[in-house]
Amino acid sequence: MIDVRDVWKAYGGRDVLRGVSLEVPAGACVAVIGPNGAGKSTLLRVLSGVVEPDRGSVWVAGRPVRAYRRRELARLLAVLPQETAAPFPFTVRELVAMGRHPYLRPLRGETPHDRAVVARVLDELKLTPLADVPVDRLSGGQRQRVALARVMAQEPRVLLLDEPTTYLDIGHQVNLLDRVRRWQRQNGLTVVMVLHDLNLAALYADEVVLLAEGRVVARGRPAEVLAEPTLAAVYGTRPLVVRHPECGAPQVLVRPARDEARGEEADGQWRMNASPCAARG
Ligand SMILES: Nc1ncnc2c1ncn2[C@@H]1O[C@H](COP(=O)(O)OP(=O)(O)OP(=O)(O)O)[C@@H](O)[C@H]1O
Repeated sequence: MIDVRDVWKAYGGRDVLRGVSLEVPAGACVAVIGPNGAGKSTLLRVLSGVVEPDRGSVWVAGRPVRAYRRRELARLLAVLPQETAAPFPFTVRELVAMGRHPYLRPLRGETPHDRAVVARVLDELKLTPLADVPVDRLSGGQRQRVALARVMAQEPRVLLLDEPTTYLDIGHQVNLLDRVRRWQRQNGLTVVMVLHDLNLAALYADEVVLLAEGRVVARGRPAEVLAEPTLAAVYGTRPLVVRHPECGAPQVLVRPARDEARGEEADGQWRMNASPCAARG
């Protein structure tokens, strides 16, 4: 479904993507992880055709992404961004209905089918009671659910998510990704998501791509990529990788720096001698 070959992109003479290649089969879910500035969002912008690479090619569903007309591409591919504040106080229903724009014919408004799709999506995401509420009166979690409803109304075959869980609490994070996964499985959707949270990436993605300094430094199943030496080299910290007790997926624990409130015992384990607050007080 997605075929990225040897893509290079520079800003102001500095290479941000350096020969990135990535193939994503139809119906797969791939997480792109990596440190700040690694080029993850740039890769997503290249994938969605917003940014043109300096070299290399990006194909989606058998054609170069830049060869699609705008409306045609919007029927194929949708992007869920991390920040979803609407510039105007549209109601929830109005905002979700914008997802149907790529399907509207000139001089003809919404069809009964468009209205039915919007109603179904509002219902699926339990937004019907909020349909007439202006989006700027909603909480961050509710706004992100509306943004997801909008891209669902777009009925794409490819969904790109750019750090979609950044402003959400853990309950809303899991809720959002559960919905994306259900949608993916029911409709054969192809998903590429940029995630900072390595544990969510391990739990939700079939495959993880680790980007650092504009290059793919590792890719594979979560257990192959989320290895302590790899993460230590890329993130400059010493993580501990453990297994999720229920599903066995790798989960990454971080180690805080040593301070006066901690001590290292003979077995090498760090133990709290007193709370950091008590130490300071
Ligand atoms: N439009 C732009 N103009 C100039 N430089 C840019 C532009 N977009 C991105 N960059 C630079 O490219 C590099 C990669 O940015 P990008 O946003 O792709 O990284 P990222 O991996 O998504 O980072 P983060 O995790 O911090 O969001 C950064 O150094 C950034 O400053």
